[in-house]
Amino acid sequence: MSYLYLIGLGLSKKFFTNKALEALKQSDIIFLDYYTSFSCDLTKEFLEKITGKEITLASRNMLENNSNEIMNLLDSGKNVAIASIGDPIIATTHVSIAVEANRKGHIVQVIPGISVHCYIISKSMLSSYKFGKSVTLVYPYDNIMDFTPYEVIKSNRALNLHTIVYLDIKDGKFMNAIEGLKYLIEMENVKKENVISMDDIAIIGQRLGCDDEKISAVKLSDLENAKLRDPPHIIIIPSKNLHYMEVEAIQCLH
Ligand SMILES: C[S@@+](CC[C@H](N)C(=O)[O-])C[C@H]1O[C@@H](n2cnc3c(N)ncnc32)[C@H](O)[C@@H]1O
Repeated sequence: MSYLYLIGLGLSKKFFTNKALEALKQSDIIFLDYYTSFSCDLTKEFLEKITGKEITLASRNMLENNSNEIMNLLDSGKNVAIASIGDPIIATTHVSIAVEANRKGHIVQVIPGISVHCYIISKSMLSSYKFGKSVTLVYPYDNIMDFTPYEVIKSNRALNLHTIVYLDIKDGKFMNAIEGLKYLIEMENVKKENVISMDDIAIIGQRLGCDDEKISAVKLSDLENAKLRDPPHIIIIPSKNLHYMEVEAIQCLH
């Protein structure tokens, strides 16, 4: 019987917890999931320095389609960690590996980390009770656009709820918020269901958790003039009718 740790590293060194360090130190083998998110300073090298252990970068294929290697390590008595930027379960899921390990009699421990999901809700100062389903906006595949984000925003807005939009990471390229918002405007132009309007405000979180983080409220009609920092970025499409306190809170963003 071995331990499988799913460890959340937080968004940056400042948000890396003692509990995460303890679990990394208890692990014989450490995989770093480097494809579902990105941090400005939580790198393989940093983790190797603080743990004194070798860290293996794990690809999507290895974690999602080929868990045999991890199961073999657990079966041979090794404690294994899968470390993720942010939280290991929120908007990143290694649950199938956890379920498989548990079924085989290993002990699964989840170490929560500060997620971009919680971070942007907190920093936006919008009411946490008013967030609906979140969604990932992906790059078109073979020139075909995936309209799921448009549909999710539509359902959330019908209930006067806010939507968190995660942006795609493809072959090491991070979609930025301007590209993302332009895709949403393109979807509106195709669907014409009055879900997105050029008068809408989007909240953009940039490099959250890093020293140069920025949170801005941008009107879609002003998108061309928006100056953003480097990715990673995340977007909130607020509900259509904001509470007056939310309106004032948005004015405090910087
Ligand atoms: C699929 S989510 C993974 C979230 C991660 N499991 C967590 O709990 O933080 C990754 C996406 O969140 C956004 N994101 C992640 N870190 C961010 C950051 N520090 N600042 C802004 N956006 C970020 C980006 O859109 C990125 O593509």
